[in-house]
Order: sequence, then structure tokens, then C-alpha cells
Amino acid sequence: MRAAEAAGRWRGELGRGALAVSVGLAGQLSALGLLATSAWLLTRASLRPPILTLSVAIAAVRFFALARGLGRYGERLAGHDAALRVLARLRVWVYRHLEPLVPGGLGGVREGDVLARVVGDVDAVLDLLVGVLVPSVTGVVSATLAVALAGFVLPEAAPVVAGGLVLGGVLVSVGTLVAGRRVAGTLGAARAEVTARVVETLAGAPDLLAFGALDRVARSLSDTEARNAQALRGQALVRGGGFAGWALAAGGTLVGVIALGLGAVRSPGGGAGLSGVDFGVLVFTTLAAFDALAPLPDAMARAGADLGSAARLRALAGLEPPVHPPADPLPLPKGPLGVELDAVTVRYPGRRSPALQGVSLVLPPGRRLAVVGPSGAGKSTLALVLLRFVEPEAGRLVVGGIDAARLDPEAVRQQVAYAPQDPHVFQGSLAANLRLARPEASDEELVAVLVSLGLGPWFERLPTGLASELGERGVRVSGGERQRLGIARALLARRPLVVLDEPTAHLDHQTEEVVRTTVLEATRGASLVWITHQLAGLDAFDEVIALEDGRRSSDSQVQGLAGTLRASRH
Ligand SMILES: Nc1ncnc2c1ncn2[C@@H]1O[C@H](COP(=O)(O)OP(=O)(O)OP(=O)(O)O)[C@@H](O)[C@H]1O
Repeated sequence: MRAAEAAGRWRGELGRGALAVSVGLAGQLSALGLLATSAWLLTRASLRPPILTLSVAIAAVRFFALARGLGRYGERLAGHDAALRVLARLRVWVYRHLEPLVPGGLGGVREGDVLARVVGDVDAVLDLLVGVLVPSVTGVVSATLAVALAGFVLPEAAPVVAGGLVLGGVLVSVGTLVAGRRVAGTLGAARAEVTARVVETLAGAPDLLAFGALDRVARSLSDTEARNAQALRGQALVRGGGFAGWALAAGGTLVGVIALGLGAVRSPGGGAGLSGVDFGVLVFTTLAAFDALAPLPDAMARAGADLGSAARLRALAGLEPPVHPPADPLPLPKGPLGVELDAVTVRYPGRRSPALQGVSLVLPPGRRLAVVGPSGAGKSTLALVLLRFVEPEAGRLVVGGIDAARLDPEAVRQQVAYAPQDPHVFQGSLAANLRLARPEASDEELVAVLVSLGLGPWFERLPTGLASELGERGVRVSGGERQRLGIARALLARRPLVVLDEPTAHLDHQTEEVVRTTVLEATRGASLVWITHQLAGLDAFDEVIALEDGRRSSDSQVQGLAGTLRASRH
């Protein structure tokens, strides 16, 4: 049933793949026909017969030459068309598997490694289709036909050609596949390591430069690169070995066939005698058979690496997302949403102590809550629980009176406007960056929210206002500006629960006050969770809770903790 469903979903691609194989086969058979008819034509022409007796063969040579070219071109066209469609779907498939992992840190896979998988491994799977599967099918079919043709010309030659093909085509291919698989593991790991290190080095270049550590990192990068080069040499050896095996088998078989053929030609008269023309056809047919299988050893050496890539992609898809949607989610109730944490404990994978331990809190609709606590106390983890980015190990999150485990996590997220500690500025215009939160927001609304967050003077200085490009190739944005762009998105989203993680960490006192007042005003009617280290202005909130070592401090301790935080600030 599942196979039938999959076949239905991939019908277009399967059809194109079948077309590629058929056209490729037509090309290969034309190549075989071309060699056989050329051989016949050459040997026959050497006997100087009347030209008219050659005209059909001349036309056939022209036809096969044209058909071979067209067949090969068609195979590439249809094969790549099918493969590029598969590629696009495969990248989306990989991305869909990555998406739920992101908040939990990609399941421990490094960013550069993920990049290598999304780009390199997906391309390798494409090679498996275009460079391995199609030539293997067309090669095996046309080589079999070549054997049949050789057997038709001289029956004793058929087992020799078949044996040579099995040796040079099949056994050598199996050998290169096995050896290729072995080096593929090292190669894939080395390549992923190089990409991961380059990504990390580029991201951390300012720190590395500042501490004069760039040389050391560059040296270790070149060690990694050396391991990569060694693995590449291993792969080249396998490919070269495969080609040598094929060439030896082809040469040996050709010598055997020539010897057999010469013996048959020399035999005196009778039905068993081979004419010179047949002998030529036999030799060229043998060449054609090996020509058809020529791409196989190299393709199989690559297949080893390609299968490794496919396995890495499967492993990525097999990573468990931190939060699973329920099989039959309940709908979220309409109207204002209350949120509750009931003795929630969260432990990150590989961590012994929990990041949150038995934390309870009640957030009725419209409540303004400030969460304070020292670094590492679990404040950001609390925000991730509210966003359904992490699953509590014990306890539960209740949204609108329903256990969140019974709700679609995406539906819960739709209710939350979130500004992380370090919001990302995407490559694109300022307007596009803000409209991520609400695509239909008008230009006036975008400008108003920027001004309300104290970004008016910054906006005035931009070269082309809302159309100004931000990100790597555009206007550079400072830490405080980026943070306020994140808050602007959260305000524009107009959702019933607003969660802001350290919204004023990069801001001076005066701007901090402007931002706090704006947020409190703009989110009136919504519930607000304001996570902070800073204690100024907390009296504007309905409730202040403190976290320490993942636990919620008792209300009497909150005052004490406030004193500690205040002292640590001065
Ligand atoms: N993805 C993660 N994997 C493993 N441990 C994590 C992860 N994220 C956070 N932690 C750990 O969980 C604990 C709580 O982290 P959290 O980010 O929630 O603290 P915080 O109070 O927000 O700190 P800060 O004020 O410095 O941002 C810390 O010990 C942290 O190292």
C-alpha cells in the first residue's frame, strides 16, 4: 500500500526516469549497430564489390551514427530532467526533517555538516540516479545483446565475450563498489568535517583574529583538509583500479575472440568457416560490448560514495525531533488563551541536570509576567517550553485549558509572538525582514513600530527607507538594533501571547525604558512574558517570578534574588 502510494507520488519522476532509460538504451543499441555495420562495411568494401551492394550498409551507418548521438543527448536530457525534479523534492524533504530539529540544536549535528548533507549528499544521490542507475541498466542490456550478436556470428565466441564481460564489467564493478563503499565513509566524514570547520571558522573569525588564534585554527583546518585529500586519493585509486581491471578484461577478451575468430576463418571450407566480413563484425561487436559497460566500474566506485551519502541523509531523517505532533490533535479553543505550566521539568539530551525542574506558573489571558534570574537559570528554556520547541520530561504545558501534548505544536506556536535573545536579520529589505511576522502589514505600520521602539533616527539614516537591504550584503545592524527588529516583529505579529527573551540586554537605560513602555502599551490585552536580567521597571508588571538553577524561587526569595541581581549590576 505504502509502495503504491509512493509510486503514485513519484509517478512523474518515474516516467521521466523510464524515458531516460529507454532513450539511453536506444542510443547504446545504435552504438552497437554502428560498430557492427561499420565493421561489415569496412571489411566488405575491402573486397571492392559493386558500390550498390553497400548502399544499405552506408545508410545504416549514417542512421546509427545519428541515432547514437541523439540517444545519448536524449538520455542526458530526460535523465537530468528527472533527476533535477527528484533533487528539488529531496532538498525539501531534507529541510522538512531538519525544521523540527532546529530549536533543539539539530540533534547534535554541526551546522557545516548539515550544509554538507543538504548540498553535497543530495547531489550525490542525484549522481546515483543519473550517473549510476541509467548507464548500468542501458549498459547491461546492450552488452547482453552484443553477446547474442557475437554468438550469432560465431557460437564459440559467445561464452568468451560473456566471460570477459562478467569479469571486466560485473566482478570489477562489484570490487569497485565494495572498495568505493569503504573509502566513501572516510571521504564523507572528512568532507563534512572540512565544511563544518570552514563554517565555524568563518563565523568565529573576529574572535579568532582578536586572540591571534587564526593560525592555529588554519593549521588544524589544513590537517583536516589533508585527511580529505587522502580519502580523495583513495577514491581515485579505486576508480583507477576499476578502469584498469576493465581495460585488462576487455583486452584479454579481444585477444581471445581474435584467436578464436582466426581459427574459425582458417578452417578449411564447410559451413563452420567464418568469412572475413563476419570476423570483422565479431571483433567490433566485442568492442561494442565492452564499450557499453565501460562506465560501470567508475560509476560503481562513485556509487559507493553515493550510497554513503544516501545513508547520511537517511540518518538525518531518522533524528528524533524534540516535539512530536499528536496523531489526532484537538482544536485550540477560540478566544483569549490562558497558559499554565504544571510542575514542568526539562532536560536537554546529554545533560545530567535538568534545565527546568518542577516549574509551575499560571498565566491568565492578558497577564504581564516578568521572569528574572541569573545566567543559565533556565529562563530561555521556559520560553522554548511555551513555544513547544522542547518537550517537558515531566509535568505539562496547558494552553487554553488543554494539555499541549494533545494540540498541534504548530497551532500553539501560531498563538505566540516570540523575540529570541539574538534575532536573525535575513538578507533582504527591511520591510521583508519585518513582514516575516505579518505579511499584510502596511508601510505606515512598519515605520510606526520602528519609531515606537526608538529606531526612528536609525530608520532616517537608511539609504532607501523600508526598501534598504539588510544582512551580509546590505546595511550592517548593531546588536541593539537587531534586538529591536526582533521585538518589532513580535509586536507586528499581534498574537495573544508575546514572549520576549532578554529584549533589552543590548540597550542603554534610556532606550530600555522606551522599549519597555512601548511593549507594555502595544501588547495591552495580550499575555506577556518578559525575560530579563534587568530589574528596572519591573513594578509595571502584574507578576515577577525568579528562576534559579532551573527551579522557581519562592515569592519571598524573589526579593532576595532581586537584591543579588541589583548588586551584581553595580
Ligand atoms: N540546546 C541545549 N542543549 C543542552 N543544554 C542546554 C541547551 N540550551 C540550554 N542548555 C542548558 O540549560 C541551562 C539553562 O539554559 P537557559 O538558556 O534556559 O538559561 P537562561 O536563564 O536563559 O540563561 P541566559 O540568561 O544566560 O540566557 C543551562 O545550563 C544551559 O547550558
